[in-house]
Amino acid sequence: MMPFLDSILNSPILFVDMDMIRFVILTVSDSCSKGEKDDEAGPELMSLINNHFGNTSKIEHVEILPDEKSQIKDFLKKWSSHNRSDVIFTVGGTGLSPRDVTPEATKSVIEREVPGISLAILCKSLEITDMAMLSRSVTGIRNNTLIINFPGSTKAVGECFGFIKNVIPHAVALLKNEENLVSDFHGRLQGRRSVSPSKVKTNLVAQRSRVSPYPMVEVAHAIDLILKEISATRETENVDIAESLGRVLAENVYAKDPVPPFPASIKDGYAVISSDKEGIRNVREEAAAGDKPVDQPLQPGEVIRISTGAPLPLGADAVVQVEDTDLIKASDDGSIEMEVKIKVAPRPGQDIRPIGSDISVNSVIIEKGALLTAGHIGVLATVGHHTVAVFRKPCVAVVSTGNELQSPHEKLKPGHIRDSNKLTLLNLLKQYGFEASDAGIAKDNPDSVKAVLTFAFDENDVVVTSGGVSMGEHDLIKQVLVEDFDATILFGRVNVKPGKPTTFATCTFNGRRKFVFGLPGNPVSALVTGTLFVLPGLKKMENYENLRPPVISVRLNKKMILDPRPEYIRARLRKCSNDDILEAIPTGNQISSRINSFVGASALVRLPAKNSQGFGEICDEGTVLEAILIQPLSIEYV
Ligand SMILES: Nc1nc2c(c(=O)[nH]1)N[C@H]1C(S)=C(S)[C@@H](COP(=O)(O)OP(=O)(O)OC[C@H]3O[C@@H](n4cnc5c(N)ncnc54)[C@H](O)[C@@H]3O)O[C@H]1N2
Ligand code: MOO
Ligand SMILES: [Mg+2]
Repeated sequence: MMPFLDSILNSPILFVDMDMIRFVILTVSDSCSKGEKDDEAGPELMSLINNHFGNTSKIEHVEILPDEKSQIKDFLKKWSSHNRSDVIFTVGGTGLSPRDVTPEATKSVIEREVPGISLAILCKSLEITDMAMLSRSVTGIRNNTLIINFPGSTKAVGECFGFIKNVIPHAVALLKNEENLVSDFHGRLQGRRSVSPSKVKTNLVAQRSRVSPYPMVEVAHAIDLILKEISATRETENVDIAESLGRVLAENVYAKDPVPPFPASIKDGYAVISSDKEGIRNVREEAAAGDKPVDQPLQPGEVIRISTGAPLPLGADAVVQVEDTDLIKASDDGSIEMEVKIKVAPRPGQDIRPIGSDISVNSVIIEKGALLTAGHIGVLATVGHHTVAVFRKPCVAVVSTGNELQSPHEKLKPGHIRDSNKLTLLNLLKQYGFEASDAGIAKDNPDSVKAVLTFAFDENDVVVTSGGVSMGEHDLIKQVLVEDFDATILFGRVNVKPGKPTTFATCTFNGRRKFVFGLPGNPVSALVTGTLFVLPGLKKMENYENLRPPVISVRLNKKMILDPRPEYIRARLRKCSNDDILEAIPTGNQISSRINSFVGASALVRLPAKNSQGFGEICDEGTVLEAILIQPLSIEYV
């Protein structure tokens, strides 16, 4: 083995599960997906895998899709996310016909190509047939998954599998390392920096502090510290309006055109001259939406059939809705209106939207700082802005810590648990419009924590960790931040339940300011503190105007025992017809390990601290309290 590979494979942060390779097979074929033809190549590949790898392999999923790029792409993304599989074979769609798009779909999802595998397939196939030149197979990696395109014929699948089967276990072994290590490996491979060992010493447990050195701060003060420390970005970018939902506008937007751009009818009916008043009129022609404005001016005694949204013909100054007319005369075949009676005298301007009546030209239609909603995007589209300047979004990475953690997609080993915090936090951020990247799991040793933080800092402004911030000898986040990154801990304990050891720190890395939210490992604590502290910080960075979560008053429907710390309990919300205030129903046991207390919860209700002003040891049923809305649309009505 090459020395550098040897050193990586023996490094303390390595975590290799060599015992099982998980395969996914995707057959791409229009005719097989419609059931017009049986898929033979996919099942052939399945039996080749089973025969060759036996019980060291598992066929995780098999599917047949048509030659549709978006469907292939979505499939590859799904099965290469969250460690769902190790190898995805696609079969078919690699040729030259216009419908063959598997290589394009693959290229659009992979992060790195592995040209050697495709080249080996090509060279070895050419020894068998010149036709191999016509397969455009691609191989690449997305997350930890190897994606390999095979041609569609059963014979070719057998041959191609034979060419590459021996390198698969090794490729998977490299990819199966946790992401931090994969990055480390590729960093070293590409001659980039490798991470030096941490300065933190862990063999002095007897000398550990028995009292936290970090003062306990109140929640409001902690949020103030975050908002003071994080400055709002000045960096902007232009995005297509179609991609602008949830972005913060970085400039005032002016209307380039008036809306409507022509006087438009509000009703389906007749364009008329209002001074003609009521009476019988000749129906001259039609003006439908999308038609060029009628340029022969309307003459007294004439009307023109008009539809809602159509431009008003020249000479007309009012519209009469069809309900206020009678048909007097039709064409001989009965199909065309010749004469109608206007039954009600129209007012000048009736049922017309004048030019610019909705939006006048050059007016400010959306002000800088607006958080763009569907409505804003409609406005931008209406006035012809294709792109819009928005503030740069913070780049955020989410890291889990703990030797006990495994991906939810792996079989649990003794003493291990599934890493739920990473997905919880990634999706909390996503729910509020912040795309964060998965920066892996750090082991409970300083080198691993340092390596993971280093890679996370490389490409991100903010790193959100969970676990490793309390008093345990394996809780290393604060120490590594201080000793290896010279970080300033702005707070390391908060007077809140759950979430006491929540930590917020800042450091300079490669000349740029970085922020770390060290959230507690308990799953409820991580999600509550992510909501309380991380979201306002990210909003500040992106120039949101409203930084704090929406707070409402609720009535507690059950007596609760108070904790010495103010406590955010999860509750369902119910609107009772005889009460203006929503009722909050706690979702069962509120221990900070019990993430299922979030199931069905729409609010975090703030219970006061025990013996705080006006309270004793108990908060009575019916007490009105503040609550943070976490799922605003989820309220029951009784
Ligand atoms: N001596 C003291 N011990 C503890 C204190 C204290 O003040 N003194 N505080 C307790 C409180 S409160 C909390 S909250 C926790 C926070 O602990 P850490 O942030 O150090 O987290 P860990 O010890 O690493 O893990 C705690 C718990 O959470 C589980 N965990 C961790 N990561 C994940 C994950 N990604 N997915 C699912 N579950 C996770 C982990 O297995 C532990 O069970 O400290 C108390 N201790
Ligand atoms: O602060 Mo901890 O989050 O109570 O379990
Ligand atoms: Mg701990």
